Amino acid sequence: MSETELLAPDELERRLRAIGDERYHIHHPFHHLLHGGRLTKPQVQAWALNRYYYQASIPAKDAAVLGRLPTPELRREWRRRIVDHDGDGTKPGGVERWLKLTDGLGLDRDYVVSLRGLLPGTRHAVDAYVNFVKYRSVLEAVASSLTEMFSPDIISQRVSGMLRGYDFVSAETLAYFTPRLTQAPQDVEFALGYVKREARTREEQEQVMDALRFKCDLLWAQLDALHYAYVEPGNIPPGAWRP
Ligand SMILES: O=C(O)c1cc(C(=O)O)c2c(n1)C(=O)C(=O)c1cc(C(=O)O)[nH]c1-2
Repeated sequence: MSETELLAPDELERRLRAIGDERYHIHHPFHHLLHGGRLTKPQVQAWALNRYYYQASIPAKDAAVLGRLPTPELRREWRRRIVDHDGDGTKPGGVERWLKLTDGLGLDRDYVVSLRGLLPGTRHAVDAYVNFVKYRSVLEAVASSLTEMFSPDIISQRVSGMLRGYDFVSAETLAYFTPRLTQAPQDVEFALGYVKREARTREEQEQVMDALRFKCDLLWAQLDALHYAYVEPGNIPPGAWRP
């Protein structure tokens, strides 16, 4: 098949899944260590502290996408994501639940929320995601969320691996992840249907695939930064959290 021919929607989906099989952060050495119970408590704390910035930025990212969607139907669908993360004022959303995780690991909440201890690599990778959805096409913005196709697998591995591997982690500490197992497939059903329907030229289909590669890369870059600072060579940048 030539590089200019339109792909059948199911073939596009197959190629998107192949991108995840190759590039998703489930394959990163830091995650193997995390899930295998082979990190120290300070290394797990460093992961939770840095990942907080990703969690806290997701609703800002989704608000940026929401503002660009052209119809009430699309905006209604996307609005749900913001509520999932920010909560609705009666039950906690994902950001608050992530702070339960950092509390449970013994990190000071004010310090976590201040973002003062972040690795520069975390900050730049997460900011790149928020900027991507602001400045690329709506199609690419929606496509960049599609790493969630692969997140239920990594979350299942993580929860079982961490409960088995660390005596300082409890099911309550990891409660962040439980709702994600139903929220992510719901998000994906919409986003995948959208890109399969709305990518109407091969060029747009290539943009969709590139958006997913970009997103896999920024998840990967966050773990590279953690590994370099806190595993080996253990070179913690100036200003970043020190155990
Ligand atoms: O635990 C993970 O490895 C993981 C990965 C991802 C992802 O693939 O982007 C998300 C999440 N978790 C997650 O909890 C989450 O809320 C989320 C939102 C998004 C997004 O791009 O809109 N990805 C992810």
